Amino acid sequence: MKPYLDLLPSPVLVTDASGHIKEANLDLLALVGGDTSSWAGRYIDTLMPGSSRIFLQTHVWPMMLRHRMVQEMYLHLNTHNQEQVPVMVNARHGLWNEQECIFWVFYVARERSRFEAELLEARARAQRLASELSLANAELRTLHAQLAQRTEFVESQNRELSTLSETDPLTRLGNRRALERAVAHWQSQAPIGTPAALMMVDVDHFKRVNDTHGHDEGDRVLQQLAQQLQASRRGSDLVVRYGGEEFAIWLPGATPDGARSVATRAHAMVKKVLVDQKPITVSIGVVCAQHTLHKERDMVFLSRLLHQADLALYRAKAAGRDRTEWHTSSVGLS
Ligand SMILES: Nc1nc2c(ncn2[C@@H]2O[C@H](COP(=O)(O)OP(=O)(O)OP(=O)(O)O)[C@@H](O)[C@H]2O)c(=O)[nH]1
Repeated sequence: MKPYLDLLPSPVLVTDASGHIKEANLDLLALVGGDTSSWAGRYIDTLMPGSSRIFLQTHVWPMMLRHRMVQEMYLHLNTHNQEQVPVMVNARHGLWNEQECIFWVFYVARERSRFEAELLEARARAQRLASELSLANAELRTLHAQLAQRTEFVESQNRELSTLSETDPLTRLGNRRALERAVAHWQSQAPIGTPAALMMVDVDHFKRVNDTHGHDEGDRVLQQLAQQLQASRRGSDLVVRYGGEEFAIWLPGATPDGARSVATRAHAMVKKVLVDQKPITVSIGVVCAQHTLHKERDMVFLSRLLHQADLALYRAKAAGRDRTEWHTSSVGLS
């Protein structure tokens, strides 16, 4: 039967049931060297290095005893040129010349081992890259959080600055810039034809308060006047300290009647502020307007309102103070 063994395209070995070599085909001899007679009678593990011998004893033989066959066992064979070649082994009990024996078929797995080593290396590399990537991601998230924090800080500083730049420190009312912003906003939002009014409110004989009672008392009066003017406005109106002892009230959407009642209320409210038991009075100049302007004329619109409200205020002063005068024609461009 030996010629048949030589025809098989893999190294093949035949041992007796306890592992002593009986036959080896040409492929096996080409691998391990020698001829059949030089191997005959030797124990199978003499073909293998130490580690494979241990594996053979502890794993392969117990499996053979239990199942009478093994499949895909991974061993090494010593080659004729002192190398150790990795092999896969299938083995099975059978009859050889009517005697119980074991057929061992080896499959040389050099390439497979190389692929496995390469795969392991590639997997280790991928794991290294993944952990580097996750570190970089964590760093990126930290930087992102820091950036968001700083942006929020800068934005809140900007908001604070912008509020401060539009606030009068003495009365905590808005200032001229706040008025400009409110009017520009109204012009960009309100439909054409919407009415509005602007009032200039000037304290009467305020210089006397300062001269008689001192600047601090003057400041206190200005603060109280600011509160009373705030109390006389409607919800959508804006009271600002325009400068010195002059206030402005912007009344978006106000008709002449609406503006009149605000002015009347303002005259009454400011009289609650007393100096030497005497009520403070104000003079008021009012101009009514309609939204007919194109946006590029914003500043002209407000300048004209201010100018005409000032003219009316001047007339109120000239006519004896503590009164409201109106600018006769409404402001607007068609
Ligand atoms: N205490 C105080 N006084 C101010 C402030 N700003 C302006 N004044 C004073 O306001 C006074 C304004 O005086 P005038 O412009 O002569 O006007 P007036 O005395 O109110 O007289 P009429 O407007 O004509 O009724 C001046 O004495 C300014 O010094 C301020 O912030 N605090």
